[in-house]
Amino acid sequence: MTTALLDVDLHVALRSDERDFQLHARFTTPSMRTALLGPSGAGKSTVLLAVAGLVPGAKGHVRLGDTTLLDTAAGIDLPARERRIGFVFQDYALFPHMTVERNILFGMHRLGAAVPPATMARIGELLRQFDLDKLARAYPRHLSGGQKQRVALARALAPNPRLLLLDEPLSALDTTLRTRLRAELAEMLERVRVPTLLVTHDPHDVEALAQSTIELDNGRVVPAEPTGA
Ligand SMILES: Nc1ncnc2c1ncn2[C@@H]1O[C@H](COP(=O)(O)OP(=O)(O)OP(=O)(O)O)[C@@H](O)[C@H]1O
Repeated sequence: MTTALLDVDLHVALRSDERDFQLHARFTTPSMRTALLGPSGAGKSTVLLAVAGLVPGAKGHVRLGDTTLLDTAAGIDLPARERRIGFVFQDYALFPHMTVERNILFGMHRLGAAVPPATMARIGELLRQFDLDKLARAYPRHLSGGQKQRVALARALAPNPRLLLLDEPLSALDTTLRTRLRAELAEMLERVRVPTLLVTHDPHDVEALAQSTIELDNGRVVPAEPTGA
């Protein structure tokens, strides 16, 4: 039997004036890198946000290996900050008024306090690892799409997360850059070895970045086709 690295059973109800969306996503994955697929509005981003602890009222459970992040039946609901999850948003969501270095520092350190040498050393290591050392003092508006992607990844990985969530990490890029950065991202994910759940629409991303897939449609997981006879 394969052990589930990630075990998710999430119930989320989203209501606005015009819409009522019910997510009931149940899946497990043994893979280090899993892609979440499905049409627009299927609930993919909602799954990532709920796994990260960013959807108030989400019910069910989220387990990562032996660690329970959410188990509403058992009264466990770790706040987002305690889940130790790195999140790369679709548009990267870098802080425009902070330098590259400050953006990466953000998740590791309380603003205003003196930065301990070990933290500065970790930032230096990430800047080198992501080939950003020459851009440490640059602001996001001066970065290319690929550089922004690397800053977003470095920021997500800085606090040594136990899980990395990537919401369409290549969709903000043009086709040429996307092809190059897909290969770079695949190589980086292989190197950092953090379990990863990524949302994408692109079969090329699945092929290059994921070892297994989960398909969502209208808030539900589509049962996998049986393999072999
Ligand atoms: N705050 C909200 N209130 C009501 N409905 C919402 C809210 N947020 C999202 N939704 C709805 O939930 C559904 C799932 O949205 P979600 O962003 O998770 O889909 P998605 O699969 O990531 O789509 P896309 O590929 O277009 O990004 C959509 O129908 C959306 O309109």
